Amino acid sequence: MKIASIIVDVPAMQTDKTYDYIIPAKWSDVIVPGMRVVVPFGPRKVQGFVMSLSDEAEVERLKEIHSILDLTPVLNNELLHISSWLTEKTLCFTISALQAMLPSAMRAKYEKEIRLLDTTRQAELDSAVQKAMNNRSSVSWEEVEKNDLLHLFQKDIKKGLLEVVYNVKNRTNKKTVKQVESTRTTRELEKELQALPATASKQKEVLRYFLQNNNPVLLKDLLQETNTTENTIKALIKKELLSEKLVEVYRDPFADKEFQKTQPLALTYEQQKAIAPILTSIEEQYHKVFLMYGVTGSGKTEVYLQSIDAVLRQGKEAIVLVPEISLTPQMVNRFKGRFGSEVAVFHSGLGAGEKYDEWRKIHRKEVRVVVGARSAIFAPFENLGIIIIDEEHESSYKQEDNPRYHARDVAIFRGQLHKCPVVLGSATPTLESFARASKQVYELITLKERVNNRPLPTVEIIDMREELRNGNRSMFSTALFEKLTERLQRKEQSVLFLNRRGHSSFVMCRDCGYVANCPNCDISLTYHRTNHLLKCHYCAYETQMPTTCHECGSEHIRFFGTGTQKVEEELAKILPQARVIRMDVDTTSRKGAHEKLLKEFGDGKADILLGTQMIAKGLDFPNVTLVGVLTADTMLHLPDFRSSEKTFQLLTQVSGRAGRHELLGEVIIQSYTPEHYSIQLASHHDYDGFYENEMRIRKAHSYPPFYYLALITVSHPEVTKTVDVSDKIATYLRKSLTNQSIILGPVTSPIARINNRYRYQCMIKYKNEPNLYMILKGIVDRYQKEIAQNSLTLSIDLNPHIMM
Ligand SMILES: Nc1ncnc2c1ncn2[C@@H]1O[C@H](COP(=O)(O)OP(=O)(O)OP(=O)(O)O)[C@@H](O)[C@H]1O
Ligand SMILES: [Zn+2]
Ligand SMILES: [Zn+2]
Repeated sequence: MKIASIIVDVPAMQTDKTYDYIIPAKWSDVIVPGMRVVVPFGPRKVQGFVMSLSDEAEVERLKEIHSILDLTPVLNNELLHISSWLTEKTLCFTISALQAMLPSAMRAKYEKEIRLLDTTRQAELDSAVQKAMNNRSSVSWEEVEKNDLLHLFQKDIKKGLLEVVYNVKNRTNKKTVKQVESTRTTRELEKELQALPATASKQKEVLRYFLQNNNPVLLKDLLQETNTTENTIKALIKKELLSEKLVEVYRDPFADKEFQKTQPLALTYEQQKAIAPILTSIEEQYHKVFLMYGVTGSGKTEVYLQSIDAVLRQGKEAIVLVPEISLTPQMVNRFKGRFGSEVAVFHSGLGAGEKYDEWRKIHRKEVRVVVGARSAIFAPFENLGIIIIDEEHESSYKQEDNPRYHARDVAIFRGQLHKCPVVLGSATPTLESFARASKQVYELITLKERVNNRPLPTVEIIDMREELRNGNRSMFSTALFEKLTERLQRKEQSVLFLNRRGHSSFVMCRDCGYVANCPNCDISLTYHRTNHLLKCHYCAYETQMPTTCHECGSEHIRFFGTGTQKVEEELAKILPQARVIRMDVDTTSRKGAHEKLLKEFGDGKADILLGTQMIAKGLDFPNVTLVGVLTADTMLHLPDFRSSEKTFQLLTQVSGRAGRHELLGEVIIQSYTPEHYSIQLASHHDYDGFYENEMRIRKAHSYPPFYYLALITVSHPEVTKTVDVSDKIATYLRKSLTNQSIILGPVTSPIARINNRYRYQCMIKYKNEPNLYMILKGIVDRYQKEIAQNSLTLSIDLNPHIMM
């Protein structure tokens, strides 16, 4: 008897293990690990993943697999292996890890219905049930539930008249189009052409088309080429000269765009030096992590492209991760331009169906390069030759739901399995990565110069306190206004950047730039509207919201933040002649809007591109000579120990958008704290200086990369219960962990209540805790009953990136 071990789709602690099922004889040759099946589980039928097969079972009375959902495995052995690893490393349920690797369209939805078992016994049904069925052979569970008839139906189910069926529907339908094919030989077609009467000129034209062109052809193209209607084609189909069928098409969102084929560029000296060790590891097939630290515009992408080329020539495959917001058509063009139809693209702008199509291209081995956001790291390739992570510092590589994985860790794990290089690229590497490179754990590759030695833009910092003192209450400094005017006159373009993250949560003095910080933690205090307090979310320090500034006594102390819309309005007032494109969540929520706006700007249809985070990355427009940062400070005061690092990264990236081509670039950074080191050092393009300074601070406050972090968030509808559980957890941690570890809290989370659930957190700072996973799992285990009842939630994030 063949047995399958299955992980069922019931995400709970108790069910987070494999269950054995008998494989019915008819499928004994069909079912393999990595396939999805439907199995009976308690009273229900649920979806599950086949993890492994065996020939016998220890348990006696096993149930049979109910049905199969796939005919080929959707996850290969490597991905199954990664799922176990993810489960262990992120403390998620195996089922969550498995689901995360599939495109969302394949996470099938269940639909329950109640069905008549035997149509000849309809009359035996309870009369109310008969009426509800209304001569149908099945009725949806919802309908029965809504009409409060479940108990009546249940009786008939017991009698064996009805059954409950779980329809696991795949809602993504493959998209098809009509294709027309000639069924005759050339000679026959010629004969038919002669035989047609002169009046059938359109039909003749279609036949001539088939004599001259490739067979088959898409109906849509045929109609256009021959300028005919569908009726003409139908007539020929009727005469059996042509046949028509539906073929599956991929919903390639970039399909109707032209890709200019590009050739490899002659590499600069620096690029040659950069690519050499990568090519060696490709050739000699060993794993290594490279940190490619290259200033903006230093030609990192060309190095990626030529490395991929070497991988493809070996017959292997490549994954390129790009942050979601950098996945612009420009970016995609560079890969498609070089590798054409070998490239599949994954990003969240695609509909579920489109993503599914891209995924299936990989699965069917029709492509060998994937360019995509975080989840593309799970591309089901089997012969990987390289994994590239562009902009490795981006926090979007960390998933904030279960499984809380970091794509970089998965990349390195896969790189080890495939014995291939992993390249991390950035102009502003994370401190973690740069520290590893300094210790030779990663190999550091440096690109110091922009291609063709174009200079980095000059950066001027404007002190907005000074502006205020001089009577300028506008959000534009005099210098920025003048430079914008200059660009308008010279018909050059400008980019204006407004940082929206961290909006109005911190309090700042508009006269002197003072921001209230926690005396213990070196992060800014968060303002709490309800009780008018400033609080530290790491150590629970709190203080009254000041009415005057501690530094200068000014009364201009308040929250901070401006919206893009407000900036746009003000621009219209001060520069009425300027054509402005605004890009933020509001103007880009529609599908394709993002691309459209960027294209308009690229085509010179606007003078100023105004936007949030989404315009900071990857844009490469030759005519942009001015970049203005309206408020450099907003992110600086987030309750997050990475806020300086993020500010430095962002300012460097934004500045990198100016003067990338022939024209020289200029950058204006407006700030209320211009003396802050992350602003000063960004303005001097001084990564090394920033690294040193920031490392000192991280060391002093025991943050990464000197310590690892784990964040435990407890939430419950009752505040007393939340406090009680988090207290117990903190006590338990203090007792169980080594005394080298630091346990902070419990304290209220920065977002203290979500959906009427109170939130508390504990943070663990540790260097080496061999039993940490076990201890944390033990905590979840301890509370599993309350968790299962949905009252309590415990979320554990090993390596948290969002501290809320
Ligand atoms: N060897 C080369 N010869 C000529 N031009 C090159 C070469 N390498 C790159 N370029 C061009 O230089 C420009 C900048 O390169 P690229 O965008 O790859 O830099 P990058 O390091 O990825 O920048 P960023 O980090 O700012 O995105 C591009 O227009 C690219 O086509
Ligand atoms: Zn002040
Ligand atoms: Zn504190």
